[in-house]
Amino acid sequence: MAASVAARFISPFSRGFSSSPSSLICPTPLLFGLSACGSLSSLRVRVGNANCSWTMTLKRYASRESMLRSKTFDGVRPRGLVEVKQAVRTDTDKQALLMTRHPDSPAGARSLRVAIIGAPNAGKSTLANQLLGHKVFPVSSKVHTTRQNATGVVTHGSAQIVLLDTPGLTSTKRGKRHHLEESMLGDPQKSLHEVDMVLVLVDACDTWSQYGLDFHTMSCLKQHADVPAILVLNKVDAVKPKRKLLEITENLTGGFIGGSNRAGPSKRKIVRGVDVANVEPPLRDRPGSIDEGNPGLIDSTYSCNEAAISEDNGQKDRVWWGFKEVFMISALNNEEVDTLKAYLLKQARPGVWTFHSEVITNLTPQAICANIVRSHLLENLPQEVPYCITQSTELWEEGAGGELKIVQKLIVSKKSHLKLLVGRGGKIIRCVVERTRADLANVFQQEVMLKMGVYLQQK
Ligand SMILES: Nc1nc2c(ncn2[C@@H]2O[C@H](COP(=O)(O)OP(=O)(O)OP(=O)(O)O)[C@@H](O)[C@H]2O)c(=O)[nH]1
Repeated sequence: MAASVAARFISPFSRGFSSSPSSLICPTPLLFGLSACGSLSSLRVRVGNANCSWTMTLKRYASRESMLRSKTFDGVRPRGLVEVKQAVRTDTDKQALLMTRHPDSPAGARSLRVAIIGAPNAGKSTLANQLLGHKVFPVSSKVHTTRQNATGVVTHGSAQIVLLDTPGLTSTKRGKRHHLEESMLGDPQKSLHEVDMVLVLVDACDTWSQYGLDFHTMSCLKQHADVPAILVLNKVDAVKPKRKLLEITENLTGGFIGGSNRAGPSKRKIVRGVDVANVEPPLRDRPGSIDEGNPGLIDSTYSCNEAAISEDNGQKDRVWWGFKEVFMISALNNEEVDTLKAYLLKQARPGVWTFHSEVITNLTPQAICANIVRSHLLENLPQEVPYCITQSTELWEEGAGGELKIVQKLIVSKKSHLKLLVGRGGKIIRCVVERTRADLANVFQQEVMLKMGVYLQQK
């Protein structure tokens, strides 16, 4: 990824850069800010003009050989010591303009639209952020952090992957309990109408998920059986012993991956008293028939498996026979995420891109900020309190020194919630402000001045 970004963006500016970071000369673009990051061996600068801006990390390598050996360049011969990473836009108008720019598809362009679905807290947004290389989607240890579908764009060489991060699949009853908007219940299903592939993310250390797919995931898969599905077991870092992963995979796939039984007789496992590896799915349930585009048949024949598949609280089937591939990853530690990304890039089919290559997400900068605030509220406040806070952006302004000035307004409806939000001596709100500020500075690669006002709603 870094290689292609470097290759694409170095050219317009590289003539002006010398090969040493200490003697940086900038041509037409303006230098917004300069900050040393970490050690003296690397320097991060933000450059841009009225239309665009980039953040560049200039690295000092021990020798030219070590630079060329560096994995960052991925075999591409760099021009100078410049490695470029696109920054997420902070200007709403420019972001809106970018979204309408004509996609700059190269000759031989390929594209793939992928939805990430799964139960709440499975790690969908963590994975989407890792695939993007930017923390633009909200992550927290509480459920229902993501409120609506959001798009991320990965452009690598001639391939573009459009990722749809979706809210966790849930029931209307739970939706009411967590004050969820209607979009949260409908968006995951909606996302499947627009994609070429679906990643079904399963939390491998969740005891319930280990024995089969949940009802909502199954119903999504059944309704969109024509969309190739990939099983992604996440949080494998927390699963011990590791052989348990095979057992979980078999419980979720029935041993059928990509149309063949990969379990083999020695690995047969019993799912709640049923030897799933020993059960052949009915012919019309096999992935081959799905590819032939006969989604309606899946629903009508599914009951054939009833006797063979475990029964849990009235849920008759929890095994999906049609997974094309299985990946085992740790999104948090970025383990095997690159393998998954490489697979997705390979799956991209000839076709023009949907977005201009500079687009990273369809979210506005304010929405990214609101997401980050929300994730820190969820992390720092107990039970239902963070779900009852209304947020709005009061100020969003670029200061004279290039810093981003943001004022967020938080409204609570109960005095008790206000007390918890502020914390003793303002401890909680200070923590939320500081962590949000740090995350925003990281996403926008810019200095951020953040203030939060907390208000009690007048009855
Ligand atoms: N141990 C471990 N934790 C993970 C991993 N991936 C995500 N998490 C954690 O799981 C929690 C939920 O992650 P999210 O990305 O918010 O999950 P989500 O599926 O988007 O959640 P919803 O918005 O509720 O749908 C966070 O605390 C993450 O840090 C992983 O690979 N290993």
